[in-house]
Amino acid sequence: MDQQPLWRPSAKRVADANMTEFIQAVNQQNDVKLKDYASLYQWSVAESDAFWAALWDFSGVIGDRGDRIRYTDANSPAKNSQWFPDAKINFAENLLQWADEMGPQDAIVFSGELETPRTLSWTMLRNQVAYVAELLKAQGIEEGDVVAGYLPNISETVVAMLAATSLGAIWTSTSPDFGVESVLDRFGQTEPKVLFTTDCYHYNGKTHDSLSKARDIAARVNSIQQLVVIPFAGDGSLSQPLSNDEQNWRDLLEGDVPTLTFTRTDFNAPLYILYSSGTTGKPKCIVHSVGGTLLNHLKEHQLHSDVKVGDRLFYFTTCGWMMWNWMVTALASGATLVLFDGSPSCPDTGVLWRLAESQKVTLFGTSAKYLEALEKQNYVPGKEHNLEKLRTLCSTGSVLAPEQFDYVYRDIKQDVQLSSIAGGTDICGCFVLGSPISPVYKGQAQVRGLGMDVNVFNSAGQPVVEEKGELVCCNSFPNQPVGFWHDHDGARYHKAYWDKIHDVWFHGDYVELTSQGGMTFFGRSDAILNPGGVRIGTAEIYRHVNQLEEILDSVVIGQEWQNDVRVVLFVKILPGVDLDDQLETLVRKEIRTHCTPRHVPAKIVGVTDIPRTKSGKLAELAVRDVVHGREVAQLSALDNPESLAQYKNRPELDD
Ligand SMILES: CC(=O)CC(=O)O
Repeated sequence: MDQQPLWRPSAKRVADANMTEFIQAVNQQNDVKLKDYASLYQWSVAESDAFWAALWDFSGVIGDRGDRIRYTDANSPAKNSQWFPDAKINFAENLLQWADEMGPQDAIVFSGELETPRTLSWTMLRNQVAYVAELLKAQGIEEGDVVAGYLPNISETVVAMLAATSLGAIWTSTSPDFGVESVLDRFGQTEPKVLFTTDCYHYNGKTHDSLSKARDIAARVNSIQQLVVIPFAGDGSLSQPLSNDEQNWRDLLEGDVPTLTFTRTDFNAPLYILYSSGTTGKPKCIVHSVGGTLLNHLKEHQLHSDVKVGDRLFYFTTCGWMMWNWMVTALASGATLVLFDGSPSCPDTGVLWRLAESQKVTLFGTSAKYLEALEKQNYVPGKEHNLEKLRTLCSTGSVLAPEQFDYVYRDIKQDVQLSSIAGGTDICGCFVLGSPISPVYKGQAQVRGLGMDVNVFNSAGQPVVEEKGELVCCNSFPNQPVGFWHDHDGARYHKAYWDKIHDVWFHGDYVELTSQGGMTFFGRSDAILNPGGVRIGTAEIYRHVNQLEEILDSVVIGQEWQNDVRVVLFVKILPGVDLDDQLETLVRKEIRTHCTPRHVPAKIVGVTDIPRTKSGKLAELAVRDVVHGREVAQLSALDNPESLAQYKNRPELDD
């Protein structure tokens, strides 16, 4: 492992960091002398109650904290702890707390593929929330009701979510590229009362109808009593007329601005329902709490990502991915949201970077896959754009290969905190993140998240360092899910996370804790290849194969073969290049040289498309199922399910 950091924060950066201010506050209020991230992390885990309480004060949570920080029934394990059981808070109230002070300044900037940014000031944002909350009240929405969005990543989506949560209601969303059946799999379970949609959305230069699909959904989910339609065709008019029982969003925003009130709920009351594909059946509906989500995001933004009042935060996401939920909480830190909806390469590769430059983005968030694609196109954002304001670059979604760390520092910006962050839908947040006061080492997420006792367990369930194993979290944390929707005794929820290793959160990532305190990721545990009983993370292979010029993308699986497992690599090749013996030899040589003979694929098979989920994750398990002739779970989560046909009955895999 390369021991030289790729980046070290300057002394000024460390001095100015929120993390430094937090350390000083903790030192003052407690009898400790913390001096760096490592000592802060240790304290935050050893004294996790004191840590979360200090964070509440530091991050400026609005609400009544109550006396108790954590309550655990004497007969219950820590995993059943209730955080802040006496607190009363409201999510929207926290996210709108800067509206008075920031007034005419930008709260949200939206840009689509047509690149004509629209801005919403803090005052306009708060007013729009007030108008929309009135409609929801008129629909009888109150604490605990579900409100849904079938929406692109636009400012109205944030407004609708804030209006719902101002009333203590629960928000759930999918993006409009989901087909009707996929949405029914989700909203059919969570039963929203009101559904927000746009009339259309734009992707890759084309306009797609979403209103017809939304109407179909509203007709088939009995709980939906009101469909609210946001005109999104471009000129403010609707692309189709509405019926009398449908509500035009524009009509809501008229008349005197109503008074906006906030219903404060328990800290552990539900805020969001997110969906995660399981291995069987319909998606899991994971419920996240108001307080846990808010407090943890404040931690991840203010401390780990150094988000400050007036910063401008961009994340390339749809509102069907938890990174949307993560992003919007940045309003609570006084940051402006810079939203984009559409294809990241339409009209050309520069689209997101022009936005970053023109909007003076300070935190740019994206996926590892996007960075890999940029590098393959030899795109050099640092040369093409003025990225002077950019301080933090976040990557998630899949493993950020060590080579991409080099790309970021060489071709995007030398002085940037590169945060490879990981966690996901299950916790609506992260287990590992960045730290503005710590160095970045190649191939490593910088640090484990404060207050979370994140470890790596070997197969004997022992914590290990510099050895591969399973990512686990050994303590309770406020952003643990409240549970699964309709899982009244919590049995499914506990089985999913807490039962594999007794009372320890098992996350399902195959990782290594490094001697620098960072984390290296090798892929998902359930996709591990096991040839001859040797555990190999899939990212170990992608890292080397995807670097080759001839290879555009790849997916690797373990095929059950002659009472063992053999490694099968599917590759998408550059147009005009053949997957001939020479290329196969090159691929194998590359893997053998950098890994071990065990990693070398027994079979290399050409395909023209690699299946991915709608949030860009490789669908390794789906490929494995198809190859073994098994039914594919959660087809509806895939962006390109049709690609799977190419993996079926491949004659190359018969001998
Ligand atoms: C933070 C994450 O882990 C996001 C994801 O990959 O889903």
